[in-house]
Amino acid sequence: MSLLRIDKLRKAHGARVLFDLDAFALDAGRAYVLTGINGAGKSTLLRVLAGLEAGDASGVAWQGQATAWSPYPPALRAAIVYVHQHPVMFASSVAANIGYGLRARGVPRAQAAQAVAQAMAWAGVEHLRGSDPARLSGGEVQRVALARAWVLRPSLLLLDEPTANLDGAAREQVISLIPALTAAGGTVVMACHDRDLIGMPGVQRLKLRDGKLETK
Ligand SMILES: Nc1ncnc2c1ncn2[C@@H]1O[C@H](COP(=O)(O)OP(=O)(O)OP(=O)(O)O)[C@@H](O)[C@H]1O
Repeated sequence: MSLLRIDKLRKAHGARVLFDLDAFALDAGRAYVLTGINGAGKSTLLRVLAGLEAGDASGVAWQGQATAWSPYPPALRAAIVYVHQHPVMFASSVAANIGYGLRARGVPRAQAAQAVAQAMAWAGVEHLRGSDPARLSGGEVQRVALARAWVLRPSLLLLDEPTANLDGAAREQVISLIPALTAAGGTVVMACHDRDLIGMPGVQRLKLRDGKLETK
């Protein structure tokens, strides 16, 4: 089933065209890796999809229904979550970080607490419940950020270099969370250079090169 289709998706910085895609399409419940050399525009593409940066489009369909694109539709903002390469942690607590989006959406406190506990178990960060968010390691930050995104049950999760700067067990732990993201029917797009993520079974590969998208 089609999740998102964007015709003539284009982004330019002044005279420099970063990408100009005839059609950009994602299916529901699939994992994609987005590759390309440094500066190819991977992060920008994810940010445009998430409505964090403007981009031009001639026609957009979300779950098969035509939708506006500019201003960025609230339905897409609620369903699409972008996770930054270096996620910012609020100085409160790990649990409060994970529950932040739920509270912003007005989810009742008890229900949110239950969802946060579930997300902490899913991401394997229960032992960090009492930790100072400012003192988490890179791998811990990534897992808390994934839990913070997963708890919102996004239809489309955009991960910007989720394993960059991680190695050893931290990297493996983050990689092991990815298949579980699509198992529940969500779509994931990961911008990355990580060969293990790129080679993961069942993952559709997209390569941004010279402003065009190549599929493999
Ligand atoms: N506001 C801006 N004005 C002009 N150029 C910009 C702006 N923002 C980003 N760029 C340029 O757009 C290009 C694409 O950047 P982007 O971060 O999307 O690339 P990337 O493929 O994610 O790279 P990397 O793999 O290094 O993270 C870069 O050359 C960057 O310098």
